[in-house]
Amino acid sequence: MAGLTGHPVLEIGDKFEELQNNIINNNKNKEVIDKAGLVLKGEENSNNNNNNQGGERDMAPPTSNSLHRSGSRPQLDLSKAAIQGNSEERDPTILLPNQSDDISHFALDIGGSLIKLVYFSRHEGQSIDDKRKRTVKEISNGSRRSYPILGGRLHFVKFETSKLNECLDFISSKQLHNGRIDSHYWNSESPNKENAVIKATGGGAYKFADLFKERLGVSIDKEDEMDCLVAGANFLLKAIRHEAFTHMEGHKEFVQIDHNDLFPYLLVNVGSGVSMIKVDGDGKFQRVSGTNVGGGTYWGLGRLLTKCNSFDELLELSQRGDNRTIDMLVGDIYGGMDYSKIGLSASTIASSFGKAISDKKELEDHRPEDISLSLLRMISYNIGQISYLNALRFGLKRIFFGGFFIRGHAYTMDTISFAVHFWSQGQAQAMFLRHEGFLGALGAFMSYEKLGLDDLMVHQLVERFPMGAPYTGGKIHGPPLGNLNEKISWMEKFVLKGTEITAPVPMAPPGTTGLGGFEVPSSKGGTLRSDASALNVGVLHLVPTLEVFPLLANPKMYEPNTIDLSDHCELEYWFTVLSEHLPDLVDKAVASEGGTDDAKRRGDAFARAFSAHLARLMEEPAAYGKLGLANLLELREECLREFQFLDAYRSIKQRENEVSLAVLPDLLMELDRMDEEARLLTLIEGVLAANIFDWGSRACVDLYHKGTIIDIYRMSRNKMQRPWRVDDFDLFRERMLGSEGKKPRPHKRALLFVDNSGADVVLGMLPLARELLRRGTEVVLVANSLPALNDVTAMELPDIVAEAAKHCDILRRAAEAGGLLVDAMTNTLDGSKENCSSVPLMVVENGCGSPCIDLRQVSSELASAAKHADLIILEGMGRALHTNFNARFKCEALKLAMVKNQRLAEKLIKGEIYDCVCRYEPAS
Ligand SMILES: Nc1ncnc2c1ncn2[C@@H]1O[C@H](COP(=O)(O)OP(=O)(O)O)[C@@H](O)[C@H]1O
Ligand SMILES: CC(C)(COP(=O)(O)O)[C@@H](O)C(=O)NCCC(=O)O
Ligand SMILES: [Mn+2]
Repeated sequence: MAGLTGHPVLEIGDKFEELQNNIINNNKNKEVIDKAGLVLKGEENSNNNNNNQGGERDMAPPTSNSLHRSGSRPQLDLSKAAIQGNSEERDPTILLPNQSDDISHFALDIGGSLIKLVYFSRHEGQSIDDKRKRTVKEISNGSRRSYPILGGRLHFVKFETSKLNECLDFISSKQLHNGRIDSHYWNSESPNKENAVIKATGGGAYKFADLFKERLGVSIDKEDEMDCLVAGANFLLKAIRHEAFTHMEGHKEFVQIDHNDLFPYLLVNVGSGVSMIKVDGDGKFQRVSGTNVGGGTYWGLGRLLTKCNSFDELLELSQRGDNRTIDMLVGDIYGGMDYSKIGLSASTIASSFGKAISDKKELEDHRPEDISLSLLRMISYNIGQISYLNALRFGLKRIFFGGFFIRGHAYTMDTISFAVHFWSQGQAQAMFLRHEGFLGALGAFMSYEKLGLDDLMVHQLVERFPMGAPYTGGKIHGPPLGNLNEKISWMEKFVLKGTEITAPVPMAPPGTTGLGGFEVPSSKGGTLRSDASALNVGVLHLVPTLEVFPLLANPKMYEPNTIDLSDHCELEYWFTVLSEHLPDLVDKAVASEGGTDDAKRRGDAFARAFSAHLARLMEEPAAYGKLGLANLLELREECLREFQFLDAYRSIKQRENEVSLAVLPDLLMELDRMDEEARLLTLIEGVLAANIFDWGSRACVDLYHKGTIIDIYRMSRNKMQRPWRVDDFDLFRERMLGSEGKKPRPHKRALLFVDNSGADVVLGMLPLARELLRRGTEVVLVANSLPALNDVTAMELPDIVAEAAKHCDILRRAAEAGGLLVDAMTNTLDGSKENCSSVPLMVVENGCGSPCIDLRQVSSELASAAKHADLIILEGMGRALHTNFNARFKCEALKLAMVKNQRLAEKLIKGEIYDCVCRYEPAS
């Protein structure tokens, strides 16, 4: 081990080198080079060629994209329910033999202008060979929880009422009225078809009831429109974290609604007409006012005056309008002066369309743009003003605006906000809802009895923004194109047409004069956002199994993201990082699927889709809710899954696992030769050094292309000199080993949030886990439910642990005690199975498919494991820095990461790239 001055882990480096040389010198073993992945250069090729090697399947079983972020609680049929297995268990599995897998529901709100449809779809489940699930023993008190709950999603779709047939076609093509949505049921007859009843609200529920019976054979169960609006609004305000927002002078800000302080409020639904409802509680409300000057007025009058063909076209015109040519302003009357005594600026509209009387102009002499803007301002302002007066009547401070007239349109919202703010002198606040037009339909949907939807909590809902819908080309769309081929074809078609798939042009914030006046919107002359993207409504995944991580010190104050992307500079930087990383990611993704033409096509579509998301968010960062870096990183993973890249780094992970496992025994031997204190330091160093194997970091990927694993590992070790940039190691050592001869009690249970595959988990975290086990601490390895970059998943870990356990008694016994090794360990070192008293090593999934973790939404398995834990170790940049760096826990926490990004290093720890963080925090 020449020249490696006694630093134990560097000897491992030699071992690597030795292995590598042996292999390289031996032509017969050429294949092994590829398989073991010792040479990282040119790895795309080996990746391509090697994608489907058997070993890969062993190490990384195929995973499903629909594994965990799904699930729902539709009506359950509990008849003939029986406990499976041991009924003495605390939470035994319950079999529901009569529970149909494909219950689906949908509800309609058929308004004067638009039909809104909300439907539930079951997650298309796949059976997965999850060894962990079969073998792991229960974490809490020997019992294993079970959730006989189905996965599901809520979709939001709208159609023009005048095109009712499109809506009927949509329903029958999806077989929604038969309670079935899976394609293989398309032609099957539902037993209940004759008696099928669907919930609907809005006037069309009455008007079109016969047509529904005739065309679909279903009866309509009519729900009261006001009941539905209120139920929908209350649900959204309670269950969706980023539902309500303010919009003032072009600035959008999400409002955190306190569930206990929601009522009373004024709900203003601006549809064709306008309803104003004072809401005092669930089902407690009164319609206090309304106005017939609403969305229908704008669209109807606008169409007559401008000859526009669509609502969007009319709205788009307004963006280029100048209403001063047609509105009579205060300045027109006062000779260019303000009427400041009563607070009116010269630019305040004194009389909408007032100039048309004195002018000799005919309709044709006016620009349609100006007419549209004047009309929009007139109606929005009027609605804002009447709403305020009603809020004043009842002493209400908060006004929520819904209905599709709003259409997420910045200028409309600004005008309404302005009116409310101006007349209330800042006392009342206008807020808008992201699901603006779907309140009634959602309420109708919720009126299905025992659906369980209203029991769902914020943490059980995950909103996703799949691609497809924005590219269907029409103004009103169905949900995102379900069929992947269909989706890709659309994208290709657009590309062929030379239409760039970028987000539509932003609307510049309008300026105000400060007085009552309101300048024209500064126009960029662009088109309005395509309808679907302007909706800002995603697909709502209902996941009843998600829970708030119980060890968060203050869940209400918890904010996972460290990086605030509302800072535009920050946003631009991270967008560039992600865009630049895209080609490399696509290469890996395509290679992971065998590099076929189909994979290339999907890769291309993925790149376009993700770029479109980025462009969209760059324009309007709050389009999908409050945006943090973690959301962006998760969006990328979701987008990969959408294009069926289930594990882009599969072969890289497998190769790095193999290489690392090959040298693990030597590392363990070296560690065992050390005294406790040196060992603890070496272990922490080992975790930090091995965290460099991160395929999500641009800098690291560049490194991998320049050198072998050993080069990188060595470089990384050399950087390990203490003090680290954040260095609480002495505190941690004292807690672990004590001082002045006093031995502290060991931790009862440690949760180790692991990060990357390969060296990171095998040479970093596993040896640390082993040390804890040796000290009598139970260890729970917490890993991703779904793949993200090169992160190790909970499903892959048992095999890795089994492999490691072949060379280590401590790991073997602990893994056996934790139920990780049932059949895998027949050939152990000494074949002995006598020791079952060992503390267990377990694996749980975290409920995420992202390199970051939002501890407000973790798997129930993790939540249950956490109940007995007194130490949390968060590892890696995603889990310990981008998110959770500032999180406080009820138990001790150790945050370990290497900072693999220069800007983050400067910003977060005032340091340099490759600096390390070892932050130890006692229980708060
Ligand atoms: N694509 C569209 N087609 C027609 N109207 C639209 C469209 N997008 C937004 N709107 C506006 O939304 C209004 C309808 O809002 P909505 O909440 O659906 O009410 P309703 O239930 O009365 O149909 C229309 O009158 C129009 O002002
Ligand atoms: C995605 C990551 C958080 C993963 O890091 P890890 O958690 O594996 O340490 C990280 O690679 C990252 O922030 N990458 C983007 C920054 C960059 O390329 O520099
Ligand atoms: Mn990672």
